[in-house]
Amino acid sequence: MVHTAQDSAAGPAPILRPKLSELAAQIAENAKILEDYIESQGLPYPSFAADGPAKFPLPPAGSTPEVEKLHAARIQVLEASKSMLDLTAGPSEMLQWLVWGFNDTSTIHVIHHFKIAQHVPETGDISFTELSEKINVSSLKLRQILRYAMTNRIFCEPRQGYIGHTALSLLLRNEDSPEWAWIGYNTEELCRTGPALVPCLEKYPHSQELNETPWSVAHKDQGFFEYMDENPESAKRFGVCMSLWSSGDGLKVAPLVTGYDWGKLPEGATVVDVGGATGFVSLEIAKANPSLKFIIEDIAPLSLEQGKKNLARDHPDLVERFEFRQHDFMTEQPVKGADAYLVRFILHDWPDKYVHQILKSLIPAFKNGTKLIVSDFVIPPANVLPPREERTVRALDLVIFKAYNSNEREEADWRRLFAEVDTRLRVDSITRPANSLLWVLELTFVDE
Ligand SMILES: C[S@@+](CC[C@H](N)C(=O)[O-])C[C@H]1O[C@@H](n2cnc3c(N)ncnc32)[C@H](O)[C@@H]1O
Repeated sequence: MVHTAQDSAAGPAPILRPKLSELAAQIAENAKILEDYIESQGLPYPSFAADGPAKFPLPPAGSTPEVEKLHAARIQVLEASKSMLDLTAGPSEMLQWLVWGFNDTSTIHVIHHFKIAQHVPETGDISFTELSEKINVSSLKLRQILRYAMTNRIFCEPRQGYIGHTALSLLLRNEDSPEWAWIGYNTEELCRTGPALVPCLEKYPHSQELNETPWSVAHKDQGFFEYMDENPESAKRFGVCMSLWSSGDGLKVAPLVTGYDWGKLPEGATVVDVGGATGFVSLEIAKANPSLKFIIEDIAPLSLEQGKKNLARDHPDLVERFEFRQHDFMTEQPVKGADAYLVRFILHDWPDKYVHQILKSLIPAFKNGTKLIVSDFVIPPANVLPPREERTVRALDLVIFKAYNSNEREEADWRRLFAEVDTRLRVDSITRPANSLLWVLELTFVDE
């Protein structure tokens, strides 16, 4: 199904006066649905204990209507429980705990940094004293830090003075996992942007520069990309984090292959994939559209080399239809007069000033009828998404501001940007392919 941004424009007002008894009833009803399913299927019952499942035991979303209902029930329980918790705490107590959120992050940071989970035996326990000797941190301090972490269900104290695993702390043992990279990147690098937010806003209240961000304030004036260039280990870890994020269904290439009518391009048309990395996106489009040709452009020679090699090895029959060129998309587009220019998952990383530059650099290459296909996030205004999705979207939006001075864009933001770049850019459609987080914005260059 294809939704337009307008479809979702009029959302419900936030529920500011939920009733405790109604929330409790919702929780009870949906919890029963979940419990019945788990028990009827003989699945491991969710628990915090070390032998508990790492994820809530439901099949992946989207497979059957029954599974969809189960996922909806889970969301209901999560959302109603959060409302119940917040309402019962009351505003004053809620605020006191909210501002202490840094205690949660910093204790996980210690556990990650000192590899504490690796020193706690997988089964059984270890005393604070022995652990203290192993990692050279005072036993008293360890006790303070870990007993706080235990309130988040990370480790437990099965007998006084001894630490054992829970399902959460066990997840902190595997250094090869994407979760390990995610926690390292967030606790050691990204979380520093928290205390840097106010100084950054004081110093650069209106900046759109990459080295005037909360990230740069926290990292010796280095912009995000500059920092990653100079710290290859961090860049590698960030890459693993991104793979965790991009391996999710919502960022797969398939929805762009089927969600845009590539058949409307002329027979034998050329598509320029701007910032196309290895060309993995174009490859999938090429497989489904045998007449199209592709030029993959990227600033990173290693990605282009890798893409070329992969293509020759895995799809020798497609080599003829592909070209790889190094190009900086901030500078004038060298491939003139192609039929379509694809800009996928690029622009959301850049503040408006640079989106202008990227798009304006394309204009001299356009002819009348050229298609500009942008695939990116289109976020809704407030009060459209269910609360949990809303929080995810707002968190990502905040993070890209902190790292890149960028922002996720609503449909109106995109339309304004395109109009500012060139009035000859006509927006034909803004659609969201099914099962995709990325939308497809189709534009035509009209120069008659
Ligand atoms: C988030 S990735 C997107 C890759 C791909 N388009 C996709 O859909 O997943 C951003 C890409 O932009 C490239 N890039 C960053 N700055 C660039 C620049 N100035 N010129 C060209 N490519 C650039 C990066 O090397 C990377 O491959």
